[in-house]
Amino acid sequence: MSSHRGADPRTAAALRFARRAASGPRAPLPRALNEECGVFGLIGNDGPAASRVAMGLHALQHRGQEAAGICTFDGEQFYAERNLGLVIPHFTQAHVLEQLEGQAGIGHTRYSTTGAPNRRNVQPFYADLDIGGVALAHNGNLTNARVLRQRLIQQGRIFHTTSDSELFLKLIAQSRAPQITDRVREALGVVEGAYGLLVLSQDCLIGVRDPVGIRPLVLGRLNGAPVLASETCAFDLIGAEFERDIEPGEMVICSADGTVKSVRIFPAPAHPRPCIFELIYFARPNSFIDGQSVYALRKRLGQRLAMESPVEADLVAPIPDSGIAAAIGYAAQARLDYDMALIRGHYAGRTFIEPTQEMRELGVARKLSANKGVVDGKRITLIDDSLVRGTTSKKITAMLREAGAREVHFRIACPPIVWPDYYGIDTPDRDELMAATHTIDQMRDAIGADSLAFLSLDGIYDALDKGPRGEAPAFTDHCFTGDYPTSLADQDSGADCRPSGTLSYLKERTA
Ligand SMILES: O=P(O)(O)OC[C@H]1O[C@H](OP(=O)(O)OP(=O)(O)O)[C@H](O)[C@@H]1O
Ligand SMILES: NC(=O)CC[C@H](N)C(=O)O
Ligand SMILES: [Mg+2]
Repeated sequence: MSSHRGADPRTAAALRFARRAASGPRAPLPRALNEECGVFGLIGNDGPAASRVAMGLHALQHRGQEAAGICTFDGEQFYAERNLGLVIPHFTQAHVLEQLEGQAGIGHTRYSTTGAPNRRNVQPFYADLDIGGVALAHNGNLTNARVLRQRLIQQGRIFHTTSDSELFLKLIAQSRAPQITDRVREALGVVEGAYGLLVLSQDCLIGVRDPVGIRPLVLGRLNGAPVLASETCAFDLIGAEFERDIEPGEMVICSADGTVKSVRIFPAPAHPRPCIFELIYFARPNSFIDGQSVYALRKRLGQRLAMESPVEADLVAPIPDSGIAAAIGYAAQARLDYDMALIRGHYAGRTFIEPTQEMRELGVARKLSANKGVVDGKRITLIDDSLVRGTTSKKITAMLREAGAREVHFRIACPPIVWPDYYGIDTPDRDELMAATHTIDQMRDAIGADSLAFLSLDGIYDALDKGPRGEAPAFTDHCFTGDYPTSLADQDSGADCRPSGTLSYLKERTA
């Protein structure tokens, strides 16, 4: 897999941007900072797997709220249920769980990055192959999906979905290798991009992480049975014990008797590049990544931010939820009171899935309300984990001023996001990223704040104990730097932007 490191990433990204602008509108990517998908699987469970997979998925709900699915295997047959919407209440209904028989199962909770949020794109994907049934669940995004898809369609292959993840299944199906593990290995030799991938066959449960480890995947045990998940928080909910992170480029083959065999699909990378955004925003604060508490790391980002960008204020307040840990760290470091200037409604989702700017703004208002009793007459330092389009920050500044805030200072616990993501985060195109089109002073004015500052790139590496960033950074931080850790074949080729790569495609209802 080639890397964009070395070439001038900014030039490469700017070229892609210009090419896309010239090639006309692409399928709309309506959201702000999207979550990612979550995957969960177990084999050799001491009872029906489905209810535990459902609980694991529920713990991973913050990674994807559009759809969820479970596929199980009872030793003879596979069973599947896929549904648009949240894991609960659908997957806690007795009649749904009862028909998902068997002691092995995988599940997926989706936030779409390639392919619309419709029914046919809901995972796990399943196919009856010559070697038996195969189900798969993918977190991440492939960067050569369009190119590969066009090639396969020209060869006469049929795609049932418009998702990049179906490519795994197609490639596994067309391999002639007798073993599922070799078929997966062959498929992984062809795809490029980011994946935490689960494959359930009649023989085993396979887990694989992409060559540089962009997306996470962890291994645990439940009464001796192997469990795989995107994040450790899923283990906590079902009472499983964390065993270890799957290594970048590693495949684990888990069997019903509890054995876990490790195979290297790609050589151990000299410099793994896990996505820095897992730590900043995606992961649940009670998860551990690479042995480190996400919550503690976020507090450290806040502390460092306070050292870099202090400001006189009466109190420090988070933008809930993902700004909370950084705000606690900031307040402690600045020796200022920490308080809740904003109250979050419990019935609003994590992010803004509405397709228009007007709806997104309504979304912020629905989710967050000013706490007048705390903010009236105060100078407030607001802490958020990230700023993408600026929708949240604009709306909140106005809300707080209306509630009587005397000054509103914004501090963001990561550097400005100036480059799009192609690995499953799905940040918007550059022209929609506020920091890509405004200077910091222009952003401050657009938000209406009294001051605005971001954590520096060196600061984030130092705070995470991985500094200095240098030539071999410990993370992929392409959103800040344009330094993409893989080739971006689809972007570079200008491949057809329509989701199917064909002249027309089936547009399904999304609810
Ligand atoms: O600048 P913007 O375009 O508004 O996007 C940035 C906001 O989006 C995210 O919050 P989100 O609501 O997705 O999740 P959260 O509730 O976990 O903070 C992030 O935490 C920022 O608050
Ligand atoms: N965010 C993700 O991990 C999405 C997985 C896959 N690319 C999809 O769009 O369904
Ligand atoms: Mg937020």
